[in-house]
Amino acid sequence: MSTSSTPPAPPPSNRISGTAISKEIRAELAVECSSIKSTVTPGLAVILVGSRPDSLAYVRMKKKACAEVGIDSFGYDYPETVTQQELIDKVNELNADPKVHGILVQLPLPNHIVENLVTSAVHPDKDVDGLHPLNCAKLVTAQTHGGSVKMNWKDLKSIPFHIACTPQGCIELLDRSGVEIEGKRAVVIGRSNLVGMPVSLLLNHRNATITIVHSRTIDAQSVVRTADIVIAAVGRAKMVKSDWLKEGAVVIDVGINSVDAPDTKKGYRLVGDVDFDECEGKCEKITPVPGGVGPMTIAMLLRNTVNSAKRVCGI
Ligand SMILES: Nc1nc(=O)c2c([nH]1)NC[C@@H]1CN(c3ccc(C(=O)N[C@@H](CCC(=O)O)C(=O)O)cc3)C=[N+]21
Repeated sequence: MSTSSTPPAPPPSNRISGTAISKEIRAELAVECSSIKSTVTPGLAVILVGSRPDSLAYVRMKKKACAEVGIDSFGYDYPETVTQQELIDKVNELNADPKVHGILVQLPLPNHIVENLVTSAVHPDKDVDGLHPLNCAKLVTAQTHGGSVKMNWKDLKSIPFHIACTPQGCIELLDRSGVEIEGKRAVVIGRSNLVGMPVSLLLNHRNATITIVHSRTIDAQSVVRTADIVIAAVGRAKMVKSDWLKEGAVVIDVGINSVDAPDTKKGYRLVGDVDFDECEGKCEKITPVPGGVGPMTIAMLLRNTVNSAKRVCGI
């Protein structure tokens, strides 16, 4: 009898890999781009103001991802001192440019510029960020252009208006990891226009029962404990602890908080809104940071851009 024992198999991972899932989606989009290339090459315009290191890094990642799947990207970089009118003029020019199917204004903008006025200048059909008030409104009312077309919320890429990328990425992570949403109790932590509010609407369209907790909620912890699905989108490092969770909850961590880490090359480390090490053992599934929602945000931006190009061409 052999005494050499094979090492025990590692426990099955309960991590949802946004890195892997976004790769899968980018591969699908590459196939799609190549199948439409005789008709159209999707184009994304990216407006960057100033030189915040995080914005520079995100814009670089977005352009690289575009190149990989076969989307043309056009960069427009402005100094911190650019006027609001100059940006709006550029947006209007891009609205009229047939090579451009998506326009992204990298946020945040400097304080002297009213962000809303710039993002509202983007034509709703080219608003691949899903931030234009018309697209936000359609997410609430689920109406299309004057018609009463039935929406298929199980297939977000079929929805005929642009939905914000990070919320869309959260749902896609759940779907592609086999998590049932219908009938579940979902608690969303945070109520921002960028994530908390739109992701709540999407979960509602998918027939979850939603609760939003926010800074004025009394006893957030006991509300979160009722959740089958938790979406954490507040921007507070490691706020959600394991005793906030019901055993077997599914956790999507949208937070990207940078915390000092003098021992690392960069001097900082990214952590989520969830205390991952503490919570991992208690969850049915959980997304890590980095490698969770972040890469999905970019994948959904690419998908919105491809959809935009296809719609222009009627395909
Ligand atoms: N108009 C606009 N649209 C946006 O979608 C937008 C924006 N402005 N401003 C900033 C935020 C942030 N954002 C991220 C995109 C990708 C990652 C991402 O891929 N993160 C990786 C790694 C990041 C790293 O290592 O630095 C991850 O989480 O694994 C994160 C964050 C898009 N944003």
